[in-house]
Amino acid sequence: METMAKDKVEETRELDWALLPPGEVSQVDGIMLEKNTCNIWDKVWNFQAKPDDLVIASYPKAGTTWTQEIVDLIQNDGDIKKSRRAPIQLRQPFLEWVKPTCSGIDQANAMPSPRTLKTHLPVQLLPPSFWEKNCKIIYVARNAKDNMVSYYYFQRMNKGLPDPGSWDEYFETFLAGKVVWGSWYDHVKGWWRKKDSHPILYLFYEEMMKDPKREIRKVMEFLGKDLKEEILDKIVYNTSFDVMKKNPMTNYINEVRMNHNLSPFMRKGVIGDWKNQFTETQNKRFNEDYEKNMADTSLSFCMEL
Ligand SMILES: Nc1ncnc2c1ncn2[C@@H]1O[C@H](COP(=O)(O)O)[C@@H](OP(=O)(O)O)[C@H]1O
Ligand SMILES: CCc1ccc(OS(=O)(=O)O)cc1
Repeated sequence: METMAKDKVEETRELDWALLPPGEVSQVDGIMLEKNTCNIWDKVWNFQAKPDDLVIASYPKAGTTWTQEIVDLIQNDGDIKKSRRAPIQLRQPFLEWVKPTCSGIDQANAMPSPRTLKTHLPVQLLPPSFWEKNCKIIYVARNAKDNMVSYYYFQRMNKGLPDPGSWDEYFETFLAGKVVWGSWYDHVKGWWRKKDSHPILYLFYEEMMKDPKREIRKVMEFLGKDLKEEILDKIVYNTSFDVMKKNPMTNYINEVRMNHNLSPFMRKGVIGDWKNQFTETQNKRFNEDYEKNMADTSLSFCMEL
């Protein structure tokens, strides 16, 4: 009886999701953003940062939630109960995200300091008060191929964003930078340049995969904390893919716009999944485009193990 009721709820959720229109987009200074964000752009741009605000910035699907959970656990000295106090989007407001009932900006304004805020904005669109107040920023980047595949599946399951179309169509859309939050190239390169003149800890998803403890220690030092080895080990364990996948507070489970049956929020969490998605022709085309666009930066990425 209970199972039947559960199935019915699931069926209703699926139907509700199918009836939702895909997300609408517009532009701010040539960058595609959700229309709801563009509608309140003045409010986003004029957001008043405080000196002890911490920003977690990234291109979407680069390992943001992973970094957010690491930061939250470090701030709470590895206390799991404290980190499970609320869904990640309530603990760390998503600055430019607008929902019918609230916005990241309102959430942040109502929050006591010290605040940790998440954003996917490209560096030139970060509200100027963060630079004026010299806020610490953690940026996480992921290799473009895996990032593209992850974003494709996310756009399929998230009706807050435009329908990505077929994989072949999306491949071109992504390379052209015609996705929400703009071109991957401009994003990772822009934030990379900025770290020379501002306190930015620039992390790589692949390095976090290879040696999570080393990268977590970097974050801890950047935040000015000093945690015992055993606490660091506890954080490594609790921010592993398998543990985070089972954590209801890191999976956006109650977001009506997300259909986790189509693709779960924590999907695979590996390096090199692009090999299961790219055709040989696409890989060749990608490599040519990549070489051209990355010629003017010292940034380099690991694309496979
Ligand atoms: N603890 C963890 N370890 C490794 N990958 C993780 C992770 N938590 C999330 N991810 C992966 O990070 C991506 C989501 O990033 P974001 O939080 O920026 O949206 C997803 O990638 P995949 O879609 O390749 O699985 C997700 O599985
Ligand atoms: C539009 C809703 C949305 C977009 C991006 C999100 O973040 S993440 O890339 O998965 O970190 C979350 C929700």
